[in-house]
Amino acid sequence: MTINGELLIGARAVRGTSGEIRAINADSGETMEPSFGGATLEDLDAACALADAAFDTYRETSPELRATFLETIAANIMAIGDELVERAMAETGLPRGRIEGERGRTCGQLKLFAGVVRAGRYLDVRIDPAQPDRQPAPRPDLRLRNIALGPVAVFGASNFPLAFSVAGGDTASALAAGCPVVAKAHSAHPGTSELVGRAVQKAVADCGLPEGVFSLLFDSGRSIGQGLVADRRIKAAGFTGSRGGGTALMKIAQDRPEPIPVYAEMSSINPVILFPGALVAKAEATAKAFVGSLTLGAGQFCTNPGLVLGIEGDDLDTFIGTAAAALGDMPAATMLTPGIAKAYRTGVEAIGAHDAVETVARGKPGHNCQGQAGLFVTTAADFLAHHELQDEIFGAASLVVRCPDLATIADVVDHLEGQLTAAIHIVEGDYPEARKLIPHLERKVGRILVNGFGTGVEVAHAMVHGGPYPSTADGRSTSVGSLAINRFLRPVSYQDLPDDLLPDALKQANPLGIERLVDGER
Ligand SMILES: NC(=O)C1=CN([C@@H]2O[C@H](COP(=O)(O)OP(=O)(O)OC[C@H]3O[C@@H](n4cnc5c(N)ncnc54)[C@H](OP(=O)(O)O)[C@@H]3O)[C@@H](O)[C@H]2O)C=CC1
Ligand SMILES: O=C(O)CCC(=O)C(=O)O
Repeated sequence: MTINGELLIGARAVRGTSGEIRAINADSGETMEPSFGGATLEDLDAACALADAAFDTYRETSPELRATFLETIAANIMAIGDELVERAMAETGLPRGRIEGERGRTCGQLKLFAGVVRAGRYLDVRIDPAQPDRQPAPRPDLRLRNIALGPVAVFGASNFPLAFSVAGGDTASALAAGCPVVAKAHSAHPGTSELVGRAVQKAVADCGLPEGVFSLLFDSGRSIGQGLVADRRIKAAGFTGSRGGGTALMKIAQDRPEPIPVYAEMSSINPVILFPGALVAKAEATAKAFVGSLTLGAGQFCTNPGLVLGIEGDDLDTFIGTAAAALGDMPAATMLTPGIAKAYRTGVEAIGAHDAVETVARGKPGHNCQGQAGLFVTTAADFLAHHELQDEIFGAASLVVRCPDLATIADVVDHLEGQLTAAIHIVEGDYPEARKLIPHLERKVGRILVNGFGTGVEVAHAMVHGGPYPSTADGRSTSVGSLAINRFLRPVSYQDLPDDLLPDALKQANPLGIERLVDGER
């Protein structure tokens, strides 16, 4: 496949004329060919008009056709072959194993949603048959199903060029729900975006779907991303990135005449809590595993363990000493973009210079596009007094907080902002205290895990990858796993409609053969 630097507007590929975007080789800092033309407001309008025109046909496609479409996207992505892997490696600095794994995850997500569409449970069909003789008043016939929200804007994430980008989780769940997608490529990996975009565009044609089901835009400034969220035809947006970017888009969405949801995944420091029994039993092993998770992908995971809470004493010192030694050996790692590397350096310099913080280890130094890991220590009293110590440093940096006792750990948890994950490290003797802390954690996070770390989110039915603000804009949903489809659905109730007028999912004969809740019974 060729990378031409073109926008994909429905079935067309056109050169954008509003400025240009250049990919940068993450490792060398050199600009790459070709240049990508930025979309104009006319291009944005055309993509949204096509998406809107496609919506009614696409949302009523049969489960089989929609599932086949999702599987065709996966097949088309695989068919690009090594060109996709090499381009993504160059644009992001991420190693081959990671990119190949992410490609597998991306295709796995699409196939998972194909299964969800075929099973039809996401429609949440409920039928309360009429009771004409009910006293004192008859009950009407009520039938409910979920329908697709409308065209969705998807912003690609810098740190997951495949699994959270053009055909990533938000796109897969929106398409599964029946929503056309207008994707805004992340400027850090435009070539990867175009390759994947062409695979989706081809799948639309392969499956005979309306062309407006998918478009891909590049933005040389901010007007296309912002205009997309402001466009009246767009009914929801998915985003992973910075708090500044996410909140700017949330504000635009709220200020519209018709506000829409922006599912923004933003900053999270993912507390790790070391219980006393676990520290006695396995401080060293836990410290080594912690450093592995912290430095994975140069620390550029929103699930990165950026905060560690433990009770001060010899065992916590063993944890800190072992982690410091392991981290000190870590080579510097290429970061996604020079801008992200600079932001990381600034964040690490600020925390290192903080009066209340001690620097206990730095990884090996590297060049300008690389990040040098860092481990820092403070006390609970200082952490509670300085809110800025909660700020996410996007990269391989973490802060250990020495706490006098478990009650203080609970207090620190209570003062945290919303988080994607919390990890507790325990042995059986810690269970009584862990049981007390779990309700505090439930109020703060979307996923609680034991004796592990949050990096590497499983794509599954029971996964929640979300959490209270600011980890996400709205903690009532997930961006990973089959439940993510709910973001792009809304319920409609049909009262006393003749069978002929009902959608197939609600017809008396159940032609789709799906699970339904009838009079409260499955
Ligand atoms: N916690 C997390 O999951 C993540 C956090 N980050 C944080 O974000 C920083 C920057 O990384 P990045 O991934 O580029 O995140 P950004 O938030 O800067 O960008 C994400 C996407 O949103 C667009 N965008 C950003 N701001 C606006 C705006 N005001 N209006 C319209 N569109 C906007 C970007 O466009 P364009 O591509 O054109 O710039 C990009 O497509 C990192 O250093 C890190 O601190 C990043 C990734 C994940
Ligand atoms: O850890 C993962 O697999 C996903 C993390 C994530 O969503 C992110 O870093 O943006």
